[in-house]
Amino acid sequence: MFHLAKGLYTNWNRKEQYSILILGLDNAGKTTFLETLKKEFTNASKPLEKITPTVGQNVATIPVENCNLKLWDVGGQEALRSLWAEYYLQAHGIVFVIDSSDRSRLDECCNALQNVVMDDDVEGIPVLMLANKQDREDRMEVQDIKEVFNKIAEHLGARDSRVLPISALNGQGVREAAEWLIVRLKRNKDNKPPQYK
Ligand SMILES: Nc1nc2c(ncn2[C@@H]2O[C@H](COP(=O)(O)OP(=O)(O)OP(=O)(O)O)[C@@H](O)[C@H]2O)c(=O)[nH]1
Ligand SMILES: [Mg+2]
Repeated sequence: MFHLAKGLYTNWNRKEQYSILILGLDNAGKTTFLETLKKEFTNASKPLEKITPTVGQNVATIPVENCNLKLWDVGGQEALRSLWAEYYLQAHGIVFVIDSSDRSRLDECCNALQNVVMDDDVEGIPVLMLANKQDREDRMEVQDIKEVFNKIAEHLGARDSRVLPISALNGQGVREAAEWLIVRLKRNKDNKPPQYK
């Protein structure tokens, strides 16, 4: 009884922490999204013009509402994609970033997402697809992107998924993306419990 009460007290005093894996092709804007999210919720972030292609990983823990999101941003270059699977089991949610201006790599992008969502290790966790670079004039229409990516999402079965338009560069839609995630992570809490930190 004492241990139960102590456990409840300890958890009550700690914040729920969810791990989020940020995936997508190289140049999609994953690291820019991470830095903009940091700026939105903590005011501490790296200047966006200093971001270079990610070879290892970037990790940040950000307070959002009454939780912490621990975000893992990994490199999207083809040679690095085989490393993504090593993060799947610990992830409570996936953010998949799409470059809305890159028509020539749309198929490659779909294949990469398909490989992720078909993996048993990510079964049941929410997937948020971000149609990034909405500030660019040469962007594809959000509706067209939704049609393509929702087709893949149809295979996700009972899990939550959504395509949201954002600009990681100017911050448009970034807060809404984090808020969408928090709701779904909490909804999936029984299936994938958070850590308490
Ligand atoms: N116009 C515009 N450019 C963006 C946006 N987001 C990212 N970029 C640019 O896209 C390029 C790649 O951004 P990164 O954040 O490094 O992309 P990444 O997905 O982390 O790439 P890897 O680390 O190689 O996997 C940079 O020149 C960014 O400034 C956006 O919303 N709008
Ligand atoms: Mg990067």
